[in-house]
Amino acid sequence: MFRVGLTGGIASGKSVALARFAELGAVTIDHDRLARDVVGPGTVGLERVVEAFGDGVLAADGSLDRPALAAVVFAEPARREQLNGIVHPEIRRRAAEQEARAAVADPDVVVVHDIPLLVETGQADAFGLLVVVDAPRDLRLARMVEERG
Ligand SMILES: CC(C)(COP(=O)(O)OP(=O)(O)OC[C@H]1O[C@@H](n2cnc3c(N)ncnc32)[C@H](O)[C@@H]1O)[C@@H](O)C(=O)NCCC(=O)NCCS
Ligand SMILES: Nc1ncnc2c1ncn2[C@@H]1O[C@H](COP(=O)(O)OP(=O)(O)OP(=O)(O)O)[C@@H](O)[C@H]1O
Repeated sequence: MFRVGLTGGIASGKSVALARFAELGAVTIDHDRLARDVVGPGTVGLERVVEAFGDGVLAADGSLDRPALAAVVFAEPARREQLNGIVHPEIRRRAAEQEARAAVADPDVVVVHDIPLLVETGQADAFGLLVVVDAPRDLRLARMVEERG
């Protein structure tokens, strides 16, 4: 197995690059998607987030109110660390599981992990190759305004 870490700034083109790796035959693991899955409805992750941050981070339908949680954790670094402590181990556990399955199916597989905070979370040494997707700041801003308001 050969492990590739893919990272880059917001709206730099990570998802587009990841899809291209998949087309070329790599197994791809999207950690942003895992970050959403681990706090999905009915998960232990969601339960633990509500325990730590209160009912105010739950939407009316019982799902995670992401903007409400973002308002808390992006205002206070200690709270962000607390959230990371809940979700990051579970994200890594699921990623490792997917990777192990891929390696059993094909020992020569190339596995590409898309991790927005790869460097910040100290994972750079874990990969045989790092790919950094980059685009000018103005272009990334324009993409975000166009697509996400
Ligand atoms: C706080 C949450 C619910 C807000 O969700 P929301 O959909 O509003 O924003 P989104 O996830 O798109 O993130 C917005 C921006 O903040 C950055 N960001 C997200 N989480 C973190 C974090 N823990 N530390 C620093 N920056 C972060 C993202 O890279 C992105 O640029 C969400 O970001 C979250 O669950 N974060 C913790 C998990 C995590 O670390 N995810 C990062 C990718 S592995
Ligand atoms: N090389 C490229 N040329 C033109 N447009 C691109 C290119 N790469 C990405 N884009 C466009 O830029 C936007 C953001 O790309 P993408 O979703 O891949 O970024 P991302 O880094 O995964 O974003 P996020 O940080 O939000 O997960 C998309 O509309 C995509 O089509």
